[in-house]
Amino acid sequence: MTDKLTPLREQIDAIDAELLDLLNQRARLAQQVGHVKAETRAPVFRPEREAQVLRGVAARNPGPLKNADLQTIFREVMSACRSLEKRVTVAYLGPAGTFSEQAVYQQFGGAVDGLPCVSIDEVFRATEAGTADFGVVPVENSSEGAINRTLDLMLATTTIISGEVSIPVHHSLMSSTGSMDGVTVVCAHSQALAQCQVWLNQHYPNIERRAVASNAEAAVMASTNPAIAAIASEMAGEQYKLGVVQGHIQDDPHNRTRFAIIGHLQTNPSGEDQTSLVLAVPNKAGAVYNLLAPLAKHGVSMTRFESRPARIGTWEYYFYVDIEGHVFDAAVARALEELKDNAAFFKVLGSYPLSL
Ligand SMILES: O=C(O)C(=O)C[C@]1(C(=O)O)C=C[C@@H](O)C=C1
Repeated sequence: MTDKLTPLREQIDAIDAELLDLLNQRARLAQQVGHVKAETRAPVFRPEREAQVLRGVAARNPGPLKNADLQTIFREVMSACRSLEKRVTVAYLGPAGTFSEQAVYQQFGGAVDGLPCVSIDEVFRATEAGTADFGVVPVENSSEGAINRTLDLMLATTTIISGEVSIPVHHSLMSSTGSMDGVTVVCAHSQALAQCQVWLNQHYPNIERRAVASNAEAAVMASTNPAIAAIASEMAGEQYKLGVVQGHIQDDPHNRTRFAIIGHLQTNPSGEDQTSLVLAVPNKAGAVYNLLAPLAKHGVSMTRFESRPARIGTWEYYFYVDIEGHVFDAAVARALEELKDNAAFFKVLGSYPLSL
């Protein structure tokens, strides 16, 4: 046994030594990139470049390592290299243990300073004020739809979208003891309660459900009160030392949430990009049809269309539209130029790489 292992481990040691050397060579190059950027005041975090590196890794991967695992490794390598240039601060909806925090690490890797905020409003404020370099805010959930507060604040603030990240959302029912004995209330964010309602109706139809500010907040409450169970991620459960009553209780097993990376950075084209817009039209017949006609004319695909009341008392709406491509692409630029002429209101929220 030992004799068979020893030569294999010696080879692994030799490769690790090479990897160590290569990683530090890479880090020194990133430091040089950092000096060039400092001279030209160019931004350190470049989402389009990171997306290209990660896509390139998947495209060239001969296996047996899985693409997703290699991308996790390379994301961390870039995160560590980036932090030698400058460590970025990212605001998110806290406390620690929320899916928003998970989204921060999914996008930026571990070498980042997270800034937990008490509300989505606070994430926008910290990012707008420059307290954080970027913010991570939930945009939509695959089962519950748009996060309205985020949409409203994207319209109202000067931040733009620099990137997006989509993460699977798995909810667990947890309590301080890991059982439901003595539990009278289940706490969670209203979205999480909605995402687990069929399961809750089936298994605990008579236990009170209480909406709180975040799932992590619910986990904190459950950790100090045995009458409270929380619905949250297992990561939050570990953080607050909860026992799992039942994992994966979300009604949709493929439940995901899409987060936007907000900031002041206009991201360059990566080759596979998306552009988010907010539009409004006068309230008359055919107006929305006419508004969007330039997209079809220039062959630009629309991937999302969401409406929000304008909240000015009349039946007027803002339309949140995602299209394929980058504002620097010629066809997109031409389509938007024409579309702008038909719109009563027009704002580009940002062009950014499609999430992996
Ligand atoms: O290419 C750059 O601009 C770098 O700063 C290097 C690097 C990397 O490690 O590959 C690091 C940070 C950027 O976000 C993108 C890429």
